[in-house]
Amino acid sequence: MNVIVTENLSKNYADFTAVSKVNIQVPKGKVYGLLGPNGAGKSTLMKMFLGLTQPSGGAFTINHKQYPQNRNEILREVGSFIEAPSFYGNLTGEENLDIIRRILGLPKTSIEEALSIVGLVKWKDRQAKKYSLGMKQRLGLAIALIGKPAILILDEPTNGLDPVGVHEIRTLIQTLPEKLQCTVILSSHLLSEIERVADTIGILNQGNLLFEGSIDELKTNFHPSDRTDGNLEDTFLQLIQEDNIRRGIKA
Ligand SMILES: Nc1ncnc2c1ncn2[C@@H]1O[C@H](COP(=O)(O)OP(=O)(O)OP(=O)(O)O)[C@@H](O)[C@H]1O
Repeated sequence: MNVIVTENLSKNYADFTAVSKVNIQVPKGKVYGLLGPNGAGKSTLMKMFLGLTQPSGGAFTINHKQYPQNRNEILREVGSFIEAPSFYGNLTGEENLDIIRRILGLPKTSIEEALSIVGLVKWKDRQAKKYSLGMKQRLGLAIALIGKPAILILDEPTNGLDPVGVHEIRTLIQTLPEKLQCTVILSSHLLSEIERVADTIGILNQGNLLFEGSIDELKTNFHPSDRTDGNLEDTFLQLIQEDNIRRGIKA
């Protein structure tokens, strides 16, 4: 079963097409990695799922609910982390989560649960402005998942982290479908960041979906050994470069 299905979903800004007739299918209970270089349209696609920007064309459903007719029902099922996580720096991690808990009408126990899932229990009494970047990302994730949403949308959750931080967040994300019985969709511009965490990947370039499938399918379909000595990151870059050439855009 798929929890997100798009049909020719498009977004234009004036005469510029940021997302062009994209058809993706996100399977339930898995991690879906949305991969693409800067400006590929990843954030725009995610923002459409969250009702933060209106589609210019096409349609999508989330948990079989049609957007925009069922916008409010959709938003109740989705937790998100888009761009830099926002919170009150003068409040502690726990106090920040308490604000979200009250808005969502959740029991007090949900704070400790969220802190525990993201590994912040030890740091819950520290002011958020004194958190390291990795802790801030964890707090952002805690805010996104405190309501135990069916779907978690995470835009570049490892952005700006060092390799250790990237590994920690990646390992954490991998556990979320089982811990929360949810589906995760996350974006990145680096294949290496999501190849170990995502069950399915969708590759976007210049608003177009170039590939959707498993890492194994990517390897099989694009014969990396013939083209790039088996390096998957190179295969991805080559796919993008070839698409740019086809569209007459200099890489
Ligand atoms: N509000 C806007 N008005 C005009 N153009 C926009 C707007 N938002 C995004 N764009 C353009 O749409 C394209 C896709 O942007 P988007 O942020 O979705 O890409 P992305 O894949 O998330 O890239 P990044 O990894 O850099 O965040 C870019 O060329 C961007 O400049």
